[in-house]
Amino acid sequence: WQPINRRSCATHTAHPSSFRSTERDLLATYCCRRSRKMCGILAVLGCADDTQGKRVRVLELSRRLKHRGPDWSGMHQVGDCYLSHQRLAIIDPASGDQPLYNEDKSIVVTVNGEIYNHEQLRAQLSSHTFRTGSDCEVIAHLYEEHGENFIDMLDGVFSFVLLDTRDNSFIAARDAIGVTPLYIGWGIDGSVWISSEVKGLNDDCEHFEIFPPGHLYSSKQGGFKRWYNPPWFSEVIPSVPYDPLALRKAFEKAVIKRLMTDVPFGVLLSGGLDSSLVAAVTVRHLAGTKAAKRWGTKLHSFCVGLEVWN
Ligand SMILES: NC(=O)C[C@H](N)C(=O)O
Repeated sequence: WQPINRRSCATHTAHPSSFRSTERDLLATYCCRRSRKMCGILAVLGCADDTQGKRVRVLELSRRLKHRGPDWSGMHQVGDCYLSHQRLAIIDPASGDQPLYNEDKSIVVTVNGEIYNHEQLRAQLSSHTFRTGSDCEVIAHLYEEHGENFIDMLDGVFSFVLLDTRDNSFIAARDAIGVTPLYIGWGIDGSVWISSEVKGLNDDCEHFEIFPPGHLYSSKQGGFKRWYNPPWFSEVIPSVPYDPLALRKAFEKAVIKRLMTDVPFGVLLSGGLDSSLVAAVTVRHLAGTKAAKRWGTKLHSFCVGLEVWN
């Protein structure tokens, strides 16, 4: 594992395209400067090339994702497998740098995401020793404990690549509805490339495509498997009747869990209904959160205006 560089958090300017959907507004809630700018991951697996030249190339490609994570750049290489990470620190900024590992470092993982139930999952993994306070470290330990079938235990938004160095196998997965971006490609040498953005792999792959949301890619199984299978998924007509109170409760729950942060945060207001509702729910619930103990109960809000030229 090797740090490439480290610098303190930079201030970002909010971009209007951050305001389109409810999900984006929700993400914007926990840290407006972080909206749509979560970490960047790039993994190159089984490229039959462990030379310094290949390492330099992967680092170069990973740097194309630097705008996604200004706080840290990391890379772990095992033979001809490379896992790199550009970090935007949200949980445990001091020691949650990636890639992350299990106890004996036989399992390596690079993650873009937030795992909202990481504390509950840690409690279930009492025989495991954690190296960091990162919400994403549970992924390495869950794999160690349960093998490939743990993805539906995660409550969060995520894309990750996990390398099991014991047998050189790997898995990659993307969250239920694809909040975090992910692409997969194949090189002519038989290598598999996985990246948060197309620019991380398009120049080096013979073929590439969108990594489907709610799916797991397993090198052992040799393909994709849908991991997100809620009972309603195949329903053509929803069987649950419209219930505004249930909707309100679900919306509030969704906002509250996204207040998980170790860094200052604010709300990006679009002027529309979605972000106003997110702000209203946040104001009501902020006082009871860990974030408030650290950053205070005053909610900061931001909006974007365009100067009109006559
Ligand atoms: N931001 C991320 O995507 C990774 C992790 N949740 C962190 O706080 O570092």
